[in-house]
Amino acid sequence: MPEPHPYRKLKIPDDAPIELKPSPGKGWGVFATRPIKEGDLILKEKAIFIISKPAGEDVTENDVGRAWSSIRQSEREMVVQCLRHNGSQPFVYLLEMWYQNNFTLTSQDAAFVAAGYYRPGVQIRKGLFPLQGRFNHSCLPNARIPWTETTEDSISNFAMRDIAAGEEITICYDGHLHFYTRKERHEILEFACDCRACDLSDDNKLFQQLSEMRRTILRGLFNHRYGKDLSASGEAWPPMIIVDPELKRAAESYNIPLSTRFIHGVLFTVLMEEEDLLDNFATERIYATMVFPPTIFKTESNRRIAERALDQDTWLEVLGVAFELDGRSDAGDQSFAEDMRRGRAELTAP
Ligand SMILES: C[S@@+](CC[C@H](N)C(=O)[O-])C[C@H]1O[C@@H](n2cnc3c(N)ncnc32)[C@H](O)[C@@H]1O
Repeated sequence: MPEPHPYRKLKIPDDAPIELKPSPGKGWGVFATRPIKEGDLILKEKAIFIISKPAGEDVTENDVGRAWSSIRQSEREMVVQCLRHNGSQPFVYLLEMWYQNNFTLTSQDAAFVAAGYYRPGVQIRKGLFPLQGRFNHSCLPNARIPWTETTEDSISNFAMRDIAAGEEITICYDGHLHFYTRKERHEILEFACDCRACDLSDDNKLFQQLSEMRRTILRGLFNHRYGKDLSASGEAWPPMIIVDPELKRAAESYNIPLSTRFIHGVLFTVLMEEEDLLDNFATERIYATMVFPPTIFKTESNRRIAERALDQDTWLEVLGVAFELDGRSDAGDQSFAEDMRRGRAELTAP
């Protein structure tokens, strides 16, 4: 009898509605063993070990070697040595094993982390998670990237939508991928995803082309909002999304009027919804960070428009009312920009 696949030794918690099995063309993957409802917990897992490094410093083979020798022999045999390169070969380097199976535990000020800034001296904690590392990627995932909002050593992932029994459960490997086109995403991922946003077949053409447009606009809105273009990070990245030098300067110094910020926040939400990336978690987050300005508007008439907009039933209707703010200045514009600049001055970009 052939030996069972090493992943069979990975212990799945009894209450987790999942199993591991081969996923054609993707190595192994995680599948639902029963229907899962949007918002339900899929898997909570404790890290096998944690590596803390100052923000911006890479984890090295030595760091992983040290952490590896600190765990019990039984854990090494039962867990870490079971891990495989996409379900096939054992890893040659511990660092490769780490890359395929680590997740970040440190939660940071979401807005600035999204733009790549960190508080100076902050330690970023990452952990090795053999089960969370089994989820395959989709640019239109049905589960959220596992995370924690506490200082504990566990991370959890939740369903973004209802998932049927037998369906593969996927996560998006990096939230920034929402803002890239298919070609750019595949270059970053180093494999070709076959989700609906990537599927070039004739009967999916319209969705795919709209997806490319939506994601490009989302990236522009991101740039406009945080004053930072994601393309600044490397050569392989697409050209700057804002080409007008004056607009670029305005975005970088946060001199974007509150009315425009509000309209952009709502447009961002509409595009995320159209792209099928909006679930309750994302809505809450966007609401708190992007559509928050009703309380920041210092001009009463602007605040009233923003509040009336948010009273609408659908995001598209919210957008319709939000456009009434177009071109209006606000008594809070200047102080908002100053606060943002002060906040950023305290941070570093690794
Ligand atoms: C973290 S592992 C995911 C689990 C892995 N399939 C396994 O068998 O252990 C990441 C690797 O899975 C593969 N993978 C993940 N998502 C994929 C996708 N959508 N299409 C093709 N391969 C994928 C890639 O080889 C990637 O490097």
